[in-house]
This record gives sequence, structure tokens and C-alpha cells, in this order.
Amino acid sequence: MALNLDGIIGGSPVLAEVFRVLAKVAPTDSTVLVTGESGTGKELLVRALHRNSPRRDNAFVPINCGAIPRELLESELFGHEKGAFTHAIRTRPGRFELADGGTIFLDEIGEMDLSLQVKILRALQEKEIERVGGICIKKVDVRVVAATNRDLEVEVKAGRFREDLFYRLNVIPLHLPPLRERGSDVLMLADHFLSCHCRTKSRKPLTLSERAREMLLTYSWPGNVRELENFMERLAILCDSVEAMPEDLPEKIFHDIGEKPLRREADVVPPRPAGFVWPTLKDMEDKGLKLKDFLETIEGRLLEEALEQSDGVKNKAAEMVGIKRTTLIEKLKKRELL
Ligand SMILES: Nc1ncnc2c1ncn2[C@@H]1O[C@H](COP(=O)(O)OP(=O)(O)OP(=O)(O)O)[C@@H](O)[C@H]1O
Repeated sequence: MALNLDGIIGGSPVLAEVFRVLAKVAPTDSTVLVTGESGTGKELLVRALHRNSPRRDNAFVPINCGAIPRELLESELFGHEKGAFTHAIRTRPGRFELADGGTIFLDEIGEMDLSLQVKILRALQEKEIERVGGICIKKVDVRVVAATNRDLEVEVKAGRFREDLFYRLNVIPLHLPPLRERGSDVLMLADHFLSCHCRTKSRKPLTLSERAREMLLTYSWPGNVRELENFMERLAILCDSVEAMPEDLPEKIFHDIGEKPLRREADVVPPRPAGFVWPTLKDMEDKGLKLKDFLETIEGRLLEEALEQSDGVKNKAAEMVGIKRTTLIEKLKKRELL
């Protein structure tokens, strides 16, 4: 049967190789471990895996193991009985039970606590789970697919990841290459995202000039496809002409490829006064915002800047702004930045 790769753009040989393995592994029940840098499309690939498997008509249940605090993660995964802990006012099934007959996607598995890793191992080996505070064991029929942007072999060596779980998960490894290794896929993706964003913003179509295309091909894309989509959305909003020129691209690209940024005259901002200047009441009024929204906007801008500077690596971004990674993720979700 032909693979249904709806929504996954790219025709590079490295991606074709991923699809070749996907076609073989999708019809089986084997555990798959998807690796790749942040933003390479791991979740998209896992959804395609489920869609092309015999489990396609049953549930696909994703869970981001890095976004949920340890205390809650166990009950999210395995469920809990009424009274198991202070806020357990009713019995609740976990994601493994909800995925019965289907696929569970354990995203960011490398972030999981060692003590929970044992329980995942048991679910994989025995195909049974136990709710928090439960007294009986439940059989579940779930295909497990996990993803990580960490090098789990390094994590195993450092004692942060169980070796037995690593081997159990890594039955079929699928590695998504970074965008910089996908050649002209960059342009295929750029054209796709540009036309999508122009359509959704009901603006006239925008194309990329030859030189802008060359620059996109040379850039190293540390944030991968997510970063590319982001840049194209920004272009669709900010570029008024019908052809985007190099000077319309983010400065970051110029720095990365070792060129001096070109600035449009209108973009040249007057130099900021030296030192930090606290926003004034007038700044807030000029923006037409009340205090809460004004502060939220400032917070949002700082989070975006931290994410950009850390190339989308959430641990690093959280560290830059001095909050926990889980808090950062909650804030990004609230702003629909995730
Ligand atoms: N080949 C592709 N074609 C079209 N869109 C893509 C492709 N790869 C990734 N994307 C888009 O890029 C964004 C990031 O992809 P995704 O969330 O799957 O990455 P990820 O590797 O799981 O990231 P993270 O490790 O940060 O969770 C999504 O909006 C996704 O739809």
C-alpha cells in the first residue's frame, strides 16, 4: 500500500531514506525511537507512522514527557484511583489506557525521571500497567513510539537514562536529519509555508528572489523546519512587495552565513539611549494596553527572544530567562507558541 505522507514536505535523498524505513516499520507493532534535533518534524513523522499502521482507526495519544512535572506525569501516563493523592477526587484512566488498541507517543522521553523509566519498561515488557494507588494490574495493547532530541546513548553513559529501557525503545531507530542536510527541501518548504501564510493572511502572493533563495540554502537552520516556518510567517506579515529580497530576511541569517546585514532605509532605527530605560505609563497607553496585557506582552517578547537566541532549545531558553523548563512550556502553550 502507498504511504500516506500527507503534510510532510521534502524530496531529499536523506528524507526518502526515512520514508523507506517508515514504510517497512509502519505495518508492524515494533517500538520505534525517533531522534533528531528540535523542530525537524519528529511529531509529524510519528503521526504519519500511526496513520500508516493497522492501528490507524484507533487512538493516537501524544504526551510530552518534558512538559509535565514528575509528580503529575506518572498519573497522566498510568492513571490514578480515587484518593490516591490529595487531589485525586475521582478515578482517572491514564494515557496508556486511552491509547488501548492504538499508539502512544512519548515525546521528549529523554527528559523522563529514572524512577518513571522503570514503569515504562514494565509497560513495554509486560504490556500491563498499574494506576497510581491501584491494586490491580491492567493489560493494555499499545504500540509505543518515543522521540527525543537528546543523544540517549550519552544519557545512558551519564546514568540519566536506563540502558535496558534504551534498548527496548530503540528496536527501530528512525533519525530525522537536520534541515541543513536536506538540500533543496529548504526551498520546497519555504515556498510551501510562504504560500500558506499569504493565503491565511489574505495577502497577495509573495515569492523569494534568487539571492534570497541562495541565502536560505546557505543558512544553517539551527531551529530546523520550525524556524523556517517562523521566518516565512514573518515575511508574509512584514514584506509589502511581491518579491522578498535578501534585506527582508532576518539579520540572523546574514550573521550565520558571514555577510553584513542589508537594511532597508525605513528599517534603520534611531540608536537607543545608552543604559536601560524603564517603560513609562505613556508607553503603556501608546500601546493601548492595560497593565496586565502590557506585562504579558513584555513577557511574551522576552520569551520569544530567548527562544530565538537558543535556537528553539527550551532548556536553554528557560535558563536564559531564569524559569523552569516546565514553566516555560506552560507559558508558550498559553500563547500558542508551541
Ligand atoms: N517535512 C515537513 N513538512 C512540513 N512541515 C514540517 C515538516 N517538518 C516539520 N514541519 C513542521 O515544523 C514544525 C515542527 O515540527 P515537529 O513539532 O514535528 O518537530 P519536532 O522535531 O517534534 O520538534 P520538538 O523536538 O521541538 O518537539 C511543525 O509545525 C511541523 O508541522
